[in-house]
Amino acid sequence: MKTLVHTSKDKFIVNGLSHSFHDRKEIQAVKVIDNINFSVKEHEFIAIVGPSGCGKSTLLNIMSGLMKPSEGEVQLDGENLSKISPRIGYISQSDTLLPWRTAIANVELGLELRKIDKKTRREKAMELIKQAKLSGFETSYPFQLSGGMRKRVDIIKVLALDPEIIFMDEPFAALDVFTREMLQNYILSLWEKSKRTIIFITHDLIEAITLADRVVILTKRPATIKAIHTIDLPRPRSANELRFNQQFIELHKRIWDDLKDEVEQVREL
Ligand SMILES: Nc1ncnc2c1ncn2[C@@H]1O[C@H](COP(=O)(O)OP(=O)(O)OP(=O)(O)O)[C@@H](O)[C@H]1O
Repeated sequence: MKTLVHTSKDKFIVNGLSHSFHDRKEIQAVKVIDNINFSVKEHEFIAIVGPSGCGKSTLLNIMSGLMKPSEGEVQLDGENLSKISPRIGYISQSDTLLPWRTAIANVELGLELRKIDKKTRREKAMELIKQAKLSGFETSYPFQLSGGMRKRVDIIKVLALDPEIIFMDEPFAALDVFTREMLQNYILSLWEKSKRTIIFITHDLIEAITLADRVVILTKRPATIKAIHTIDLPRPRSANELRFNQQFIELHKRIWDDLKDEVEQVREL
């Protein structure tokens, strides 16, 4: 197994990670991840892209401490990550809002569970609602909000807990293209202001290039790293304007060449 040396700026080190799922009787095993090695720097925005079913969510679940790998390890600030950490926030594709709580009560939920007093949690939730441009909708229930608004509440619900690192697993996959662009701009401005470390899974290469500092391309299952591309587009970025930028178009073409073979092989199965 290749051993990586930890440097002070590495937030995460993924070291020789492999994972197989077994059936109940442990007779058959399906290898999903095969010897993945890479590191993530503090404040870096990493996007992970790969063909459908290659093992992206499994990798994210292991990196966030939700699952143990069959082999290898994940280090967070040089320490082996073996369980869920309060330093990590997780945003998935599905809506995690409780339908019987208002928007503000949903945002306050994690703070309530951490026994933060009512005044402090209300102030924090109000500030986050304002930043997310949701003022006026504090007392709306999830069913009274649009898909994009619900997703913003979902995001600030996680931000309320001040995680240093945020994992996002295809958070905008279920939304229409205009709402996605709006939310990409929201994530860009959030990240540019607060510089959290973000690890973002998507099957949309345009989304990955728009948001990330580096894009990790995975092969078809079992996932290995096919390539890691640095995205040196200037910031601040705007999702809608970037599409027409010549440098963006060239990057997209180059990275798509790497991804295309893997996606086509999956389509042929
Ligand atoms: N708990 C599990 N038990 C058995 N097999 C699993 C389990 N979770 C995932 N798998 C299998 O592992 C493979 C990778 O799944 P994973 O969800 O990580 O891929 P993905 O790249 O995120 O997929 P998608 O692009 O569809 O979101 C799939 O074949 C899936 O069926």
